[in-house]
Amino acid sequence: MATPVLETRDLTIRFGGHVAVDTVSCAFHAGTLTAIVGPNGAGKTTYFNLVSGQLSATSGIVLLGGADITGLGAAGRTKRGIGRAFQITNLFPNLSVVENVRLAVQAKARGASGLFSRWSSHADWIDKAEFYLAEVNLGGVRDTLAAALPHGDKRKLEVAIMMALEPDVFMFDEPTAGMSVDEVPVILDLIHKLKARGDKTILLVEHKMDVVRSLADRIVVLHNGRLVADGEPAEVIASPVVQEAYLGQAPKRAAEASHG
Ligand SMILES: Nc1ncnc2c1ncn2[C@@H]1O[C@H](COP(=O)(O)OP(=O)(O)OP(=O)(O)O)[C@@H](O)[C@H]1O
Repeated sequence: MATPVLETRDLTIRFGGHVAVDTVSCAFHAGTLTAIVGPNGAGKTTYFNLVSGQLSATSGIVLLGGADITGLGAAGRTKRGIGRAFQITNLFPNLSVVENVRLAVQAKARGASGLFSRWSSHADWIDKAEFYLAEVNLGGVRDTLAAALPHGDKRKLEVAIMMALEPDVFMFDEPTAGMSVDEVPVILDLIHKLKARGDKTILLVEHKMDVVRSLADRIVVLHNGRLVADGEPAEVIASPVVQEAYLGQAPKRAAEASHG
């Protein structure tokens, strides 16, 4: 089988006596969308932080394209192709929406070959930025200051910035949380489109099981920091370990939760 785009081996982090992510070994391949699910406090966001470099592992390794990137920080991992939509924290609030994306386009161009940088101009960067804004349906607010956007639009802007960096790995942490009902389809369509390209590796932390069902090729379940199930969505959702460990409730209530 081809080398996984991303892999963690025995990835572990302790906070004092608490093991938040516990020897998680998992491989992710191009063209797949893996949903990472589990109850509150299961370790999903901490696992994301370990993969994207926001946190350093206590033990275990992270491999990108077979290369050990465990020693790299978040910026180094971004440069290597791990993209993560942060919850608003990395927007420049006093720059316009289009300028926020333009900076990401430019950063990507600078990281590319010298030849590409030489031929790129401010106008090219703006054109590209506008393309990504259109993808998330924010073209109409291109000149608005990022700080003035409503919450849902800020989250869409984060996604446009991530796309402008053209990563190989896209990490979405509850991408539709806090969005209004009419905004949700824009993000879900976009994730569908990314997936349909077939060359990206997508990781999604998501509580809404209808979203998971509609997008995921595979579900990984974390519980108390450990990987307790991994497989095809229908199989994983139906498995007793998930009904009990993940949903932590009787099967009838579990079925109800899976619709919410
Ligand atoms: N910086 C930290 N210091 C101490 N404990 C932490 C820290 N970060 C996370 N934890 C603990 O690690 C565990 C896993 O937290 P994490 O946020 O990863 O869970 P989660 O599965 O993402 O939950 P949720 O679905 O509620 O977002 C929790 O018990 C949490 O309190």
